[in-house]
Amino acid sequence: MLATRNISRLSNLVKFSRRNYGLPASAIGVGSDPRKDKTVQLTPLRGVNIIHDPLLSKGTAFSIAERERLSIRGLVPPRCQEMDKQLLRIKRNLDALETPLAKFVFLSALQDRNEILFYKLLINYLDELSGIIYTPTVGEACLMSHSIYRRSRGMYFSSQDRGAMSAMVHNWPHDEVDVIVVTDGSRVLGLGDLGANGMQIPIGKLSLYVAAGGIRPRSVLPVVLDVGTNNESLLNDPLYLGMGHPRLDGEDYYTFVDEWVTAVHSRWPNALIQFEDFKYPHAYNLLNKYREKITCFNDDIQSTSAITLAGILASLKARNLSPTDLNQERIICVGAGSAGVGVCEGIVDAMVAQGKVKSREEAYSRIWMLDQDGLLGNPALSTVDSTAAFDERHQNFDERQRCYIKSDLSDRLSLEDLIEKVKPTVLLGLTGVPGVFSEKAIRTMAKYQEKPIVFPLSNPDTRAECTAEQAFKWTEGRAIFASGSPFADVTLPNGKVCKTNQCNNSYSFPGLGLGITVSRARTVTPNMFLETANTIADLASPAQLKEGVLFPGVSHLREVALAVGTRVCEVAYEENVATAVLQPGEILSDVVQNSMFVPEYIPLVHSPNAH
Ligand SMILES: O=C([O-])CC(=O)C(=O)O
Ligand SMILES: [Mg+2]
Repeated sequence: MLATRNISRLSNLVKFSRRNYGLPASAIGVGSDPRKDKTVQLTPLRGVNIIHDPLLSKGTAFSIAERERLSIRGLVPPRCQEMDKQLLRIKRNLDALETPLAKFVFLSALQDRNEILFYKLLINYLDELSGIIYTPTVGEACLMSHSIYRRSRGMYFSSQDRGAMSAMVHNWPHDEVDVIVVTDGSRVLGLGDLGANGMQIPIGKLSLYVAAGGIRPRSVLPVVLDVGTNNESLLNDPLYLGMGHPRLDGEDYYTFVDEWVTAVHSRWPNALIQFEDFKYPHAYNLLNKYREKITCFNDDIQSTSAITLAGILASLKARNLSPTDLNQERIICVGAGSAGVGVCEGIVDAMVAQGKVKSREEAYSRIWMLDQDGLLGNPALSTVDSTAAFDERHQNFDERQRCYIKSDLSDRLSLEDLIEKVKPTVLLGLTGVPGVFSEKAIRTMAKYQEKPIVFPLSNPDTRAECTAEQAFKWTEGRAIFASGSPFADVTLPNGKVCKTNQCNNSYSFPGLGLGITVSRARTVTPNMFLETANTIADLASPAQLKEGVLFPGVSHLREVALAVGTRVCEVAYEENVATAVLQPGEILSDVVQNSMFVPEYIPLVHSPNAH
C-alpha cells in the first residue's frame, strides 16, 4: 500500500481562501444549514424498520434509552457497544478474508447494514480500502456483478421504462439529492461494455464522494441507464440482471437519456449530475448537450483531465522547471477516446490560460495523439497501404480528434517510431490496453529524457499501459511514474526505492462535487477544472517532488477534497454561477469544511411527522 505522506502544505493552501465575499445575508445561506448542527435526528420509523435502514441503523450501538424510545428493546444483543468496538470486529473480519473480491462483498454488505460504520471504517483506512471499493477491485466487481448480487442500491432506468421516468424518480425515498453519478455501462473503466453490471462504478464513486468529499450519504444517488448491452457473454448469461437486447443507439439513445435528464432535473433541480464511463462519442455529445443547461460534468473527460494536468504541472516542478512552462512540453497521448481527448483538451486549455502560446493551434502542436492504429498523422505520407478501412479511419475522426492530426508525420506511425522522432517529455496512456507502453518505447524515451514522465492511466491495474516495475526497470529508476490504479513503490536490484503516484480522478471529483454542492453552482465551468489542477499541483512539498512524489497519498483524499472544494467554491462565486448566498462574515473555507459529513452516531428520536 502507498505510504502516508506529509501534507503540511494543505493548511497553507486553505488559508488563501479565508476571504470574506461580503455577500448579502439570506435565509438560504450555506453556513446556516440546519442539518449541520443537529444534535438529534428525528425519524418516523421504529422497531425493525430502524434496524434494517442502513442510514439509521447503529447495529449494536443503540443506547438503552434509544432502544426504549424506538421500540427496539430486545431486537438487538443486550450489550450496548461503542463504535470503536464495532470497528474492531469489522476490521478483524475483513482482514480474515483472502481475496479482494470477498472484501468487496463484505464491505458492500456493511454499507447495506450501517452506513455510518461503513464510512467511519472507510475514512480510517482510506489508503487500504479505496483499492477495494474503488479501482482496481471495483473493476472485478463489475465483471462479476451479476454473480455477486445481494441487494439493490441506487436506481436503474431501462429501455422498458421509457415514458415512465418522470414518475419513477418519485420512487426514490429522499427529497434531497446533491450528487448523482450515472453510467450507461458502455465503457466501464478500461473493461469495455458491461451493461447494467456497471452499477458498481457509480456506487464506488459516490462512496468516495461521501468519504473524501464529505457529501452526506443520504443525498447521493447512483444510477444506471440500462439501454442494453453489446456484450455477448453477458447477453448469454442466465444470471445477468440487465436488459437482454443490444444497445439502443442514435436517436433512440439520445431520446432515452433526455427523458432521464428531464425527470431527475425536475425532481432535483439542484443536484450535480456526474456522467461516468460513457463511451466516445456519446460522452462528449451528452456533455455538450447539457453542460450549459444543468449542473453536470463528465468525470472521465473533465476530472481525469484535471488530475492529469495536475500531475504534469507537479512533474514540471519535480524537474526544476516552472509549472507555467507547460508549452515547453512535448506530450504523446496514446488513446483517442473520451479520456484521451478530454485530458489533451485540458492541457491545451491550460497552455492557453498560461498565455505562452499564440493560439490554440500552437498548443495542439505540442501534443501527438495515437489511437489503436497509431499516430493521427498525414495519410499522404503513410507508408502503409491505403485501403478502404484506412480512409474510413480518417472519416471517422471528429473535429475534436482532428485538431491533433500532424500533417508533417505519417499517419499510423507506431509509438516507438514516434518517440524516436518527437523525443517526448511526457507519455500518457488512456487506451485500456495493457502493454501498449513497450520496453522499446520506454527505453527510447529514456534515451532522451533525464526524467521521463510516464503515466499509464488506464484502469483497473490489469489494463495499465505498463506496470510500475517495468517503467522503473526500463528507465533505470529515472521515470516519474503515475498510474490510474495504485501500484506499490518499486525497489530496484541496486536498492533504489522508486516512488509511484496514483493519478486518478478520485483526487479531483470529490472536491469538485463538494465545491459545486456548497456553492449550489448553476453550471460547472472550465475554470473549475483548471483551478482544481492548479490546486492539486501545489500540494506536494519540494522534498516530495524531489523523490518523484507528485500528490499527497490516498489517505489524504479528504484534505485534498477540502482544498479543491474551497477553490472550486471560490471560482463559482467569482464567475457568478453560485446560487447559495453566504452570510455576512462567513469565511468560505470554513463554510466548506463545516459542510463536510463526518460519520458519527447522532441520537435518534421517534417523531411520527418527521421525514
Ligand atoms: O474509476 C476510475 O478509477 C477512474 C475512471 O473514472 C475511469 O477509469 O474510468
Ligand atoms: Mg470513469
